[in-house]
Amino acid sequence: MTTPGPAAYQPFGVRLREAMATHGPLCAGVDPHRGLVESWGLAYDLSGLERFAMTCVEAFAGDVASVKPQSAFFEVFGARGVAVLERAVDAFTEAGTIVILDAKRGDIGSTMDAYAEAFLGKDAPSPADAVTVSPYLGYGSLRPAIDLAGHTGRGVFVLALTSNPEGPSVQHAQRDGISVARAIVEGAAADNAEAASRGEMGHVGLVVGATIGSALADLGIDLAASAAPILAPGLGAQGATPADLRAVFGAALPQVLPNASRSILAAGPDVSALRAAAREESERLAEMLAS
Ligand SMILES: O=c1ccn([C@@H]2O[C@H](COP(=O)(O)O)[C@@H](O)[C@H]2O)c(=O)[nH]1
Repeated sequence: MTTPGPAAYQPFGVRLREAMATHGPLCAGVDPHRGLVESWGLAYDLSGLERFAMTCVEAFAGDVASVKPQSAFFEVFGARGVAVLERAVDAFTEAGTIVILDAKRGDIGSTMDAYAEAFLGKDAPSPADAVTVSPYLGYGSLRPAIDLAGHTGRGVFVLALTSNPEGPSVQHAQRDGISVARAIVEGAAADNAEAASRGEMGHVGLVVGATIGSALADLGIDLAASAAPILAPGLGAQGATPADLRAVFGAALPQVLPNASRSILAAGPDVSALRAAAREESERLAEMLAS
C-alpha cells in the first residue's frame, strides 16, 4: 500500500514557513562524523551510528523547524548505515519535523528521475521532505526532481553558492555576463513564480553558504525575488556567526534556514544538553531576525 505524499496536505514552502514560525529558523544538522561519535563515548560502528542518530531524534524531533541528516556519514557504513538513516528519517517525519536530506544528487535527466523517485517519490522507502541536488549537469537536468517534488508536496535545495572555499571557481564563472550561480537562482525563481504570486515560498530551495561574504551583491543576485527557501550552512564550525547572516542575506533573511551541525552536536551525547544547544541557537537566530 502506498501512502500519499504531504502534497495531499500543503506545499513544501508553506509547511516550511509554518515550521520556521513555530520553532525558529534553525536547521539542525545530523552529521555522525567519526570524531563526534567517539567524543560521545560511542564506538564508531553500526550500533554507535544508530545510537547517535536516535539521540539526535530524541533531542531535535518536534523541537526545531528542520533537520538535515548528512547522507555521506550513513552511506559510509553501507546498506546497513543507510537503514539507520531511513529509521532516523522516519522517526523525524513521524514527529512532524521537516527532514532535508543532504545527498547532493545530480545526473542526466533519465537517472535523475530515479534519484527523485528514491528520495521524494510516494513509493520511496523513507521519503525526505526535501533533498539537496547539484545543478552542475545543467539546471534543466534537475527537472524530474523539481517536478516530482512539486507534485508530492516536497522540495529540493539546489546548490547555488556553497560554503566551501573552492565553490567560487565554478559558481562565480560567467557566461554572457551572467554568473553560473545567478543563472541557477534565476532558474529557481522561475520554478517558484506561482508560489511567489501567492506570497509564499516555493518548493525549489537554494543552498547558499553563510560564509560567502558579499558574493550576492558582487554577482547581482536577488535572492529575495526568488521566493526560494535558502539553506545556509557554514555557521559555527565553518566560521560564520548569526551576525554574519544579516550582512550576507539582507532582504532575503526571512527565507533563510541557517544550518549548523558540528557546533551543536558537540553538546551531546546528553539529550537535554543537545536539545538546549539547538534551542539556544534557534532563539539567537530568531532574535537576530526580529531585530
Ligand atoms: O555549501 C554547503 C553545502 C552543504 N554543506 C553541508 O552542511 C553541513 C555543515 O556542517 P558543519 O558541521 O556545520 O560545518 C555538512 O553536512 C556539509 O556537508 C556545507 O557545509 N556547505
